[in-house]
Amino acid sequence: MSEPVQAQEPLHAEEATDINPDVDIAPADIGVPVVPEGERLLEVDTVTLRFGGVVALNEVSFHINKGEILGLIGPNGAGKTTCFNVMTGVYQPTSGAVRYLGEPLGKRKKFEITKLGIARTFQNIRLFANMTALENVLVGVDAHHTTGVGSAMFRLPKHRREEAEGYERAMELLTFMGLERKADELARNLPYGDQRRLEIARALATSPQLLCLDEPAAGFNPAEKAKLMELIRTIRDQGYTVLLIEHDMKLVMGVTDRIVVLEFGRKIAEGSPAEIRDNPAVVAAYLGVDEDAS
Ligand SMILES: Nc1ncnc2c1ncn2[C@@H]1O[C@H](COP(=O)(O)OP(=O)(O)OP(=O)(O)O)[C@@H](O)[C@H]1O
Repeated sequence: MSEPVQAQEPLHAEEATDINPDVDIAPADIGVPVVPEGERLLEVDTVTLRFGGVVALNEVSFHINKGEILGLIGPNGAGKTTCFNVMTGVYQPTSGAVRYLGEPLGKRKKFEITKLGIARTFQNIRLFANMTALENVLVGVDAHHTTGVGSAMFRLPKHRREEAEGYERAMELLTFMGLERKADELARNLPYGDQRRLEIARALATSPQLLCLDEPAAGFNPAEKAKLMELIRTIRDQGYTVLLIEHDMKLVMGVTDRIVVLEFGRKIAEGSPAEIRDNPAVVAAYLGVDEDAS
């Protein structure tokens, strides 16, 4: 397997590919309880995380309801990515807890959290550059395969069935993203915007209940940002819950149901996009600084 390679942002972003929103990409049953719409899916409870003298997260609490699009915003260094990292098992909180499906994540490893249904993309794209688009998505599908090396070696029926279903789901995801004709292209040869969509497809392939997107619009032009908003809404409508870190205020305000604002590791506000827009602490900390920052 090739090593993940970080893609460079383009100097001139290309026009966005059209998605096929009617392709059914609803999450498959991965054997974890499905939270009813509107109920609490994940809770960050008084989480503090210190890196030596740096308090990256300082008693941060918020929750995510099933079926919503929650924005996590704040100036550079506010603690947004660290928050993602705590929720996906990269770091353990110094104190406090993250509860998912009512249970603390505890010391679970990244792959265990993926199996529970939390998936993420990265600020800098991390695809397997020397694998095809299809193979990249199949890596996500494989996260839930139950058959082992033995049944793969002997090509037992259950393994062949899992393989066929995995291929079908991967192709559906590529078609949904408008990438079906690029299935056999190496990830590194895809245009930047396609790589970003491919990374989301790979995350969706794990059938997450919670999809965490870390600055998915980085390097996008306005047309691509508009299409990304449509994509995020469609993903939610297909049965996913979305947590979005994004610097582009127009995108965040236009696509989220609720927003949590961090500054210097603390939560300074939480509310609807309209409430956040008018919150003086937020305006002072973030919006007032550079509303067009992206
Ligand atoms: N592994 C680490 N070791 C030490 N300090 C870290 C580490 N990761 C993050 N930090 C520090 O924690 C704080 C929060 O960083 P984080 O990357 O979470 O912020 P952010 O809101 O995601 O910023 P940006 O918008 O620039 O991505 C910063 O002061 C950062 O320097």
